[in-house]
Amino acid sequence: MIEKMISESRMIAGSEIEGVVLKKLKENQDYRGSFTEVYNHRWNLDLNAVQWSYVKSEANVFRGLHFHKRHDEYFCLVSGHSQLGLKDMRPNSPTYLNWQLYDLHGEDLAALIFPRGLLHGWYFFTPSVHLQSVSESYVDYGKDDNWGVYWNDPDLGFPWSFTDPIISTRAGDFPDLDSFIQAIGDF
Ligand SMILES: Cc1cn([C@H]2C[C@H](O)[C@@H](COP(=O)(O)OP(=O)(O)O[C@H]3O[C@H](C)C(=O)[C@H](O)[C@H]3O)O2)c(=O)[nH]c1=O
Repeated sequence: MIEKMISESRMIAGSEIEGVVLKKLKENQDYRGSFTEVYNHRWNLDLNAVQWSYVKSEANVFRGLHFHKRHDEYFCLVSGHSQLGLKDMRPNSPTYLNWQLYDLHGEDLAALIFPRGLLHGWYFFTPSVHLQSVSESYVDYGKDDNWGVYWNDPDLGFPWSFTDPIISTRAGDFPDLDSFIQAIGDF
């Protein structure tokens, strides 16, 4: 019998970042389809999820790089193919300035949970859908804790696999890494 090859969701480059968890999700398949738990408080994830969002992205879209001082996040690619980058910007973290790159596939469901204080951004190779959750509602953080860095500043160190993504107007105006570090000060 030829096994269907699936592309694995995994970290493909970078080094450790304290507090980041990639949790593979169990897809319970049967003759009707499948059932997958995407979040459960019994998993003891470091995330007090107060808002969930359903996000659709066209191919070649990049969302980010974003940064928040006050809230933790959850990302789960439900369908499609995504490349996700994280960078530790917490001056007191033992993994300060470390970065990670993940290759995520909707056919290998996984939840990435990451703490406040990390630059984060996600690129979509194909039309994709993801779930995201935050520990502070957008209506609260959107006004004063929604920072960003321009996605391809070489000082970030990300070996992105794309060159000319579709980004928001706001993301197009994000500062470089040095200006961002000056702007956020100590936290
Ligand atoms: C984030 C958010 C956005 N929106 C509205 C606001 C805009 O009309 C539209 C797109 O928002 P935005 O361009 O901010 O979406 P992304 O570029 O994916 O960024 C968002 O998701 C990444 C991960 C971030 O970390 C950002 O903080 C967050 O803004 O959805 C809402 O209505 N609720 C929300 O929670």
